[in-house]
Amino acid sequence: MSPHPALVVSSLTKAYRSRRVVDDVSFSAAAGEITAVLGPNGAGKTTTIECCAGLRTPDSGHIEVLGLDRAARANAAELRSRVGVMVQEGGLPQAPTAGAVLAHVAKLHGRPGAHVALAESLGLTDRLATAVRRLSGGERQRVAVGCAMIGEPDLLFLDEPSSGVDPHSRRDLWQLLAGVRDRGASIVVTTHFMDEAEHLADRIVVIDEGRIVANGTVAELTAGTLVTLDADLEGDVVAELAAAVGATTVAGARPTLEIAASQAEVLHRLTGALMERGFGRVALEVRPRSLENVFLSITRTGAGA
Ligand SMILES: Nc1ncnc2c1ncn2[C@@H]1O[C@H](COP(=O)(O)OP(=O)(O)OP(=O)(O)O)[C@@H](O)[C@H]1O
Repeated sequence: MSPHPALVVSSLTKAYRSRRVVDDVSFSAAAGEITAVLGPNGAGKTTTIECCAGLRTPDSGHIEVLGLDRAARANAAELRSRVGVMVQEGGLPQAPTAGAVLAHVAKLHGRPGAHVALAESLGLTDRLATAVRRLSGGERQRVAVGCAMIGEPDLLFLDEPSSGVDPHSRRDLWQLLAGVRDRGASIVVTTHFMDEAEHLADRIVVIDEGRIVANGTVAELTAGTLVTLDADLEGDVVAELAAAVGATTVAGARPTLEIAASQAEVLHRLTGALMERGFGRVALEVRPRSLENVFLSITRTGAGA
């Protein structure tokens, strides 16, 4: 295993014209791990990933990839051979067949013929003779993932690899990516699927409006409890209750509180507060926070809710 982190991003900034879309972003991705980068549309994920992959030039900041300075020309050739990249929507040529594209990229990496087994694991064997432009959206995505990983890179950047991919193929993709990690490679992947991040990622980085708003393991980020009160309570009563137990309220059909504490601690606090206010008969539904709950509460309009 490499002694270096796969990726270290320090104070990365990038603006388009005068609009700063990546603003002082710092995070790292450990070697041999899958790091998921999450964020709402337009948050700056693609811009960040493309700066790290060498496809865009940052305005300021420092990026180290596999222990090498990304900006140093002397490292460009080594990084090209050791880093695989899938840009958003694949970036594939449209006229050649899927098989020709994969075979070409395999040859470029000195691995002629490697595409046959890879196409099999991507469920593409019977699509190899089809022109890329005639493939379905999900099939094209899988060809693009195949092109990024066929050189057996030490670090793989994947920008929304499962967008448009059906649930069966998505699970096959997860298995494939877990296999890439198991052979010691590192993956930095963006996704809008919270279940994908929960299932795959060792670490999660959340970007919102160009800034990092969360960074941790799934367990760290989802620590906490949601409680739904099965009662028709007035908004100000719920708000007062939330303040009394140190919770925030969550929008929904029924009054729901989010509390950064264990289920036992939450029940202890809440039952006391309910009894004191004469709501001793209210039924409670208690569950752990999901990554989606966390994402919604820390990004955009949810921030600080
Ligand atoms: N080449 C460009 N010129 C001008 N603005 C750009 C350019 N590329 C991206 N942007 C803008 O920068 C912001 C961040 O875009 P980016 O693609 O990095 O976001 P994202 O988090 O990947 O979004 P999505 O989830 O929708 O793919 C967006 O508002 C986008 O419109």
